[in-house]
Amino acid sequence: MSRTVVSTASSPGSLILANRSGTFRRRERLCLTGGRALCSDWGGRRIICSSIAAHPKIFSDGLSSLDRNNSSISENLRTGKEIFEDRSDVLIECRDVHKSFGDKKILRGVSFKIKHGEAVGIIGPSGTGKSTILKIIAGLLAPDEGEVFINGKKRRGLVGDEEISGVRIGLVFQSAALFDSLNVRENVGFLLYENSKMLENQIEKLVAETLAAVGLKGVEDLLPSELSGGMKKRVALARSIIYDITKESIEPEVLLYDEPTAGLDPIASTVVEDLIRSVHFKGVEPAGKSGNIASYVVVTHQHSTINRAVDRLLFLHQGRVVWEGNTNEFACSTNPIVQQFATGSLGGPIKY
Ligand SMILES: Nc1ncnc2c1ncn2[C@@H]1O[C@H](COP(=O)(O)OP(=O)(O)OP(=O)(O)O)[C@@H](O)[C@H]1O
Repeated sequence: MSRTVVSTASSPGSLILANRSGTFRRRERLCLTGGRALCSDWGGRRIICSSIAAHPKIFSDGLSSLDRNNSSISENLRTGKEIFEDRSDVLIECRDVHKSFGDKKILRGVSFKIKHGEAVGIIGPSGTGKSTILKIIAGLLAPDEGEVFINGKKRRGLVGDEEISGVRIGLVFQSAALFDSLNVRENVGFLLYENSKMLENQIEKLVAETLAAVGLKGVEDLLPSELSGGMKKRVALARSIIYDITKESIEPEVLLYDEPTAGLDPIASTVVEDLIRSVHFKGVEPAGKSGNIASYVVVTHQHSTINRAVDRLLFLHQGRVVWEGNTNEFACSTNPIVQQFATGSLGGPIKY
């Protein structure tokens, strides 16, 4: 089964849980208990969401040729086309993706590839389309032009796309939009209660272990309103990494994090960054099994997250990838866009 799990949401927030069959046993309860969840039908498949809303920002048109011409030889503008010869290695590919909202052109031909096992960061100025590209990969938005391939299969629809079955994609948005009326245990174990054959006590144990892995113990009975912002983020993270341990084979999972450390204090950021790393490389292992995060993508503005949580960076500016490189190349890049961004300078090709 393929499914997309939108675990937490950016302000004003969204939470979507979808599966291929479109059946949710708790749907009625969610509506009745007054949570923010709504039921709707999207692309022929039923989803549950709390709210999805746009927050308009100014976007300036046109990519300066300077942006593209000043890359050094070592970390020049490398598109996905040039980097990976072996296509079997590619888990996610965006090919010339375009997206507009009304007359605002946001993505103007985004192309990149992410290999199995990669930890990739997407950085770039505000409003340049970073969250938009995550939503397109996750199947929450359809591109106007261009193609998205997951594990070599073209995405033809939105969430629950059967064409890309075999890979689970989780999206963790920047601030929590947990179901207000469900406690932490129910929020974290939501998909297991809905979709797995696990027994209640098994789920409870797994939820407790997964919460402990994100540094939260004894909070299972609390409601989201009783948590701090950082705790909500970690609950959302726990929800994105929990999985059905009784299944024989576990589908590889891709996690997409939208600013997972925004608004966290430096130590809480380190906890989250290390957790993102740990579920990727060795797994949270709540039940003695290794994790199943095949690859992950992090949208971030935080230097600590760039340095700690990812290996390779894609720099998005004015709707295109204008620079790619390894994290250690970022700080010493001679690309003026990257230099300006890295130093936070007001002078340079990025105009506000
Ligand atoms: N559903 C939508 N409807 C209309 N405009 C939208 C929608 N989603 C995003 N936008 C606009 O698209 C642009 C890019 O938004 P996006 O959130 O992808 O940027 P971002 O690079 O992630 O920004 P930030 O770093 O500030 O989070 C913004 O101008 C935003 O207002």
